Amino acid sequence: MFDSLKKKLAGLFKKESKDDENLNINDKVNENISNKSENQESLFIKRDEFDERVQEILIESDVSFESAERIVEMLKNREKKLSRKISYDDIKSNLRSVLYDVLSQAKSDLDLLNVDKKPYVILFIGINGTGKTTTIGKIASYLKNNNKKVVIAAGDTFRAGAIEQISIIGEKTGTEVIKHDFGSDPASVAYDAIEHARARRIDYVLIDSAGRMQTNKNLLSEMKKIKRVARPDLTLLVLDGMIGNDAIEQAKTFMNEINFDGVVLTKLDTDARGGAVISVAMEIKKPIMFVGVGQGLNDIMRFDPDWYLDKIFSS
Ligand SMILES: Nc1nc2c(ncn2[C@@H]2O[C@H](COP(=O)(O)OP(=O)(O)OP(=O)(O)O)[C@@H](O)[C@H]2O)c(=O)[nH]1
Repeated sequence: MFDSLKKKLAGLFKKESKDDENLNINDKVNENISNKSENQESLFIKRDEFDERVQEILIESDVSFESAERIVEMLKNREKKLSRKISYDDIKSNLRSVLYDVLSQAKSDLDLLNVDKKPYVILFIGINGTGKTTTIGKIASYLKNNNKKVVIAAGDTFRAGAIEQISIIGEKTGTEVIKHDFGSDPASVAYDAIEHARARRIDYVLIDSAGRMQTNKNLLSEMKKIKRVARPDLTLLVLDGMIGNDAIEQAKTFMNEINFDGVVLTKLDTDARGGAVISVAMEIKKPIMFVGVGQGLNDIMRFDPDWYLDKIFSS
């Protein structure tokens, strides 16, 4: 997972640490450049090149330009605070700390198993193919494994085959699916599912919705209607972790049009370059509630910054 980012970071630290163990960054700041020894001068150049390379690696790994720039600034600020020679190990641990701070902003405290409302209604939105239906299956399975009662609303009445797909997920997870005919009003499916849950003391309603391009105004207004009618306790935007910076653009448009409470970032098990995790954390300012790490029903995790950092910094 995140192999290319991991390799690039490992290469950066490995190569440099062999070339030179320490960087005297504080001397560098305090001294007049013309008085520097040749050695200090070369360290000075190296230090800047190093920052540039960190920024490049982040951008190549799908971190947006702005976020990569901010991370390097944060890195420099941290280094300025150290009043001793800085080694490449210092830089590595500083980079990890900076990324930890950034990713912690996206950590969610919500414990889905301990919510104080019944039924607790979760609406899943996102464009086609990001993994909404699969994620609903995973969350239904997680809740059911924890002895919760769940019903699914087959709110994608737009795509041929979607009702059947969600019904199969219902069978696999042993979850009841409330469905209407193809082409019917998804808001009314959501409404029926919630009424059904109320009548039977069901704990959770998971509402599927039709994948829609963030630019399709008709489908977006249909989505607003589902939200008005269902009044979800939690709206989750499902984003494909493989699509890099497009995910940010999608999220921004959904935020303006519909708003959502958190993100599910899927497909991180694929050869996703991984930077989308950082960009989403820095730019969307909503928690990453879950990450999808495979196609199976158990392949979902709560987002944990240390899990991500261990993956990209492990050797
Ligand atoms: N590898 C991997 N594949 C995933 C993950 N989540 C979803 N998928 C796959 O992505 C594809 C699309 O997933 P769906 O759940 O059908 O996506 P959707 O958003 O419901 O799509 P629409 O119904 O078209 O709106 C399927 O092949 C899933 O198996 C994940 O975390 N990892």
